[in-house]
Amino acid sequence: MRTYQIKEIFYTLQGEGAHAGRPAVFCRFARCNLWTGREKDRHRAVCTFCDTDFVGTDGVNGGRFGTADDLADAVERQWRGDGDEYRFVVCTGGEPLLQLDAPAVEALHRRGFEVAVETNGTRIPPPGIDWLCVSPKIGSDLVVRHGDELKLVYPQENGDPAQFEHLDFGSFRLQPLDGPELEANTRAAVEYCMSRPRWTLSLQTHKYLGIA
Ligand SMILES: C[S@@+](CC[C@H](N)C(=O)[O-])C[C@H]1O[C@@H](n2cnc3c(N)ncnc32)[C@H](O)[C@@H]1O
Ligand SMILES: Nc1nc2[nH]cc(C(=O)O)c2c(=O)[nH]1
Ligand code: SF4
Ligand SMILES: [Mg+2]
Repeated sequence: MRTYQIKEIFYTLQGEGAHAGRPAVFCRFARCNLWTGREKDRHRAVCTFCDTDFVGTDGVNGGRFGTADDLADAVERQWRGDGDEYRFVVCTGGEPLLQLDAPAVEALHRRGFEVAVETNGTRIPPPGIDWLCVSPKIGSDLVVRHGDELKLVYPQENGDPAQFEHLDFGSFRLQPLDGPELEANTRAAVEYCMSRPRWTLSLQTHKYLGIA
C-alpha cells in the first residue's frame, strides 16, 4: 500500500497569492521532481531557487501516513479555527502532485476542508481540488495549462511573463524571487505589473510577518 510522505503540517496564514491572509493548515509533501532538495545538487537542478526544505519526514507533525484518512486526520488536528466553517488546507511541498491523490482530497473534503494546491505544474492534478495555484519553472515541462492562479517567480532566465498569458488562469501574479537580490527583484516586479496590468503582485507576506 502507498504511504504519503509528509515533511511538516502546521497552521498559519496563507502568505502568498489570492488567498494571502487566510488562515490555513499547510501540508508540506516531501520530495520534488525538479530538485533533490540537497544543496550539493542545487546548481544542476531544473529549479534552482527553491526557498524550502522538503527533504524527509522529520518536520513538525511530519511523518508517513498509511491511508488518506490518517493524513486528513493529521491535517484536521492542526486546524485551530472555531466552529466548522472556513476550513482551508494548502497542499504544498516539495511537489504535492507527486503524492496527492483523489482519496486524499476526498478525505479532506469529508472533514470540511477546502483544498488548495501549490504546484509547479508538471503533473496533472487529481479531481476535486478547490483552488489550484500553478507556479511554472522555466526549463520544466508545463502540463497544467488551466487553473485558478498562475504565480510566476520573477525574474527567471528566459522567463518573460508574456509567454504564459495565453493560458487559462483566473489571475496572473508575479512573485519576486527571494534571495540576495530580493529588493531589486521586487522593484522589477512592481514595474512589470504597472506596465502590464493583467499581472498583479504576490508578496510572500509570511516572510515579512516573521510567521511560518
Ligand atoms: C516551495 S514551492 C512548493 C510547491 C511547488 N513545488 C511549486 O513550486 O509551486 C511554493 C511556492 O514558493 C515559490 N518559491 C519557491 N522559491 C521561491 C523563491 N526563492 N522566491 C519566491 N518564491 C519562491 C514557488 O514558486 C511556489 O509558488
Ligand atoms: N505562510 C506561508 N504561506 C505560504 N504560501 C505558500 C507557501 C509554500 O511554501 O508553498 C507558504 C509557506 O511556506 N508559508
Ligand atoms: S518546484 Fe517547487 S518545491 Fe520543487 S524545487 Fe522548485 S520551488 Fe522547490
Ligand atoms: Mg514557503
